Amino acid sequence: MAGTLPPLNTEPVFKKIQEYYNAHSQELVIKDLFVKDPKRFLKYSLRLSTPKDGEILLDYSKNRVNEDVWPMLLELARVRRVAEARDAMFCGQHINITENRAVLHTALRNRSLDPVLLDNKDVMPDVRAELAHMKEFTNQVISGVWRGCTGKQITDVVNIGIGGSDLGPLMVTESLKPYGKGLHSHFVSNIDGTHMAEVLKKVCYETTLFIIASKTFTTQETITNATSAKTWLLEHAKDEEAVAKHFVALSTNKEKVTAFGIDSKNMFGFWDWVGGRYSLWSAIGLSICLSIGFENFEQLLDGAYWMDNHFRSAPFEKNAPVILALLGVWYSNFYKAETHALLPYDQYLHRFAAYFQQGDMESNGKFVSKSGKPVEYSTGPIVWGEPGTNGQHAFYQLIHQGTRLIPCDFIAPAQTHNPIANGKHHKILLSNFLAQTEALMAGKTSDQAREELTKAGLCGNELENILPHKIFTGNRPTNSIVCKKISPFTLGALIALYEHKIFVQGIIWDINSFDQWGVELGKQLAKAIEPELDNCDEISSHDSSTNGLINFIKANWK
Ligand SMILES: O=P(O)(O)OC[C@H]1O[C@H](O)[C@@H](O)[C@@H](O)[C@@H]1O
Repeated sequence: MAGTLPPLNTEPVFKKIQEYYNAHSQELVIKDLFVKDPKRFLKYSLRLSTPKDGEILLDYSKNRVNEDVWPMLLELARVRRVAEARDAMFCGQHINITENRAVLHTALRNRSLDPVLLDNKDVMPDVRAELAHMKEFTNQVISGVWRGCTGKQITDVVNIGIGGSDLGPLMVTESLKPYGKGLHSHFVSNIDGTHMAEVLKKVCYETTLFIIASKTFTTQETITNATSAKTWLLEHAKDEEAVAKHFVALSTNKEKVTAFGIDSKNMFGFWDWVGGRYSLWSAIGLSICLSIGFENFEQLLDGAYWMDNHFRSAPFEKNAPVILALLGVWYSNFYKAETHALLPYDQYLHRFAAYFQQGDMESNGKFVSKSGKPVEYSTGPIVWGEPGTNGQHAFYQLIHQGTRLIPCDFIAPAQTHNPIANGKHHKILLSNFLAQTEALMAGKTSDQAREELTKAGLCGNELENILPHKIFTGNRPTNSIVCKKISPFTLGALIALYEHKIFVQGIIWDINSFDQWGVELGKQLAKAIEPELDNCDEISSHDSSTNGLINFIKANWK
């Protein structure tokens, strides 16, 4: 395993980058860099030649980097031993040190015949057996061989899970809707009874399959939702045997699944070396399979596998995950950018940012290094975003003219699945996609704004008063990622691209990207509060705010 790293801010190359930033950051004006170098796009873009569904273009030329700083950032990746860390992950070392676990979601999409050794044992036979089970089940349900308790075909699938057992399947199912095989997919995650109640209004017990997705099978929200779904089914079916026809479980915890009343024959397993937020490639992807069919799920795995190989083999200067990671480090640690926006120009990708909120923020939202010492630099950014063009009419104002620097990734497919109105919609969508990164970079100078206002007939005080409001400072950095169309293969590659970006950043920041202790404290306190909500007694055991809130709720809930 890679040895201990010194604190990032003590690395000589980090200090060199800091010095460069202090002396030259004002000179890094993106539009001027384009004027100076006609080959800039060629130098700072990457065409990924995938074997399926077209190339993927990563254009990172609209960033505040030049030929001085970019080699130093690449050097930073080298001195932080990213390559060694990457190989340690792919080779099954226990890199999740706080849980003493390997991190092998890449084995789930290993499409080669090569073994993947974990503690000297090849995990691939188990991976393939589980995939075969998923395939068999998927085909049975889609073809109608698998039937509900009254003999009717399954028409609706309800995935009950939360966090990593919800966001991935939901995002992929939404992203790949055009590949749907006819079953209706629903997702219940929130403990708020409204989520379950609204889904149950739409489905019929005879034709609904519930998938209980939980790595641990102990998550309070999921077990409570699953229990309510089971009660609902039994109220209608009035037969315990119905559970076997309408409930399957996806988990690493056979004991708890059986205790819940689901036969282990109806369980799809995975392993502790699959992190929740990296689990859509495992049995957790069963709701994806049921939505798009097993062959398309395999294409998703193929796409991710292609990106895994790219990440493992491409030199850093041509390595898409490394490039995205370094740009993120540049803006987080030097420009002190707090957030990063993911802006897909594809309605089907409307949950992409939400998915990577967990992927990134749960992975890299850490304040201590691997050795347990507080870090003296910022780590993972706040990740957010909405699909274009909706975002343009909501929050882009701040990206264009606000006081904060917000690096953005723009993602778009050249082809749409829905070329309605003779392709008019997609042409407008793409025009906006292209215009936004151009506008963010170029901005609008005072002279340009003045000229426009004069042409519009303004002059004197009227013009001078409005002028400052019409100026765009520009120089706002963006990456553009363009693929041919959002297919299962391309989506698999895109997801793996971001997974590995997050990995590289975690290595540079020297944090453990694979635990999530930060979600525990709130759970513990909620468990303590729950019994206090059992009666109407006045509560005084907390701080006065929490007491006040509890007592107000109690006074108002009836
Ligand atoms: O699949 P499970 O075990 O129900 O966990 C669901 C979620 O729980 C917690 O919030 C975290 O541990 C997440 O990483 C996880 O995805």
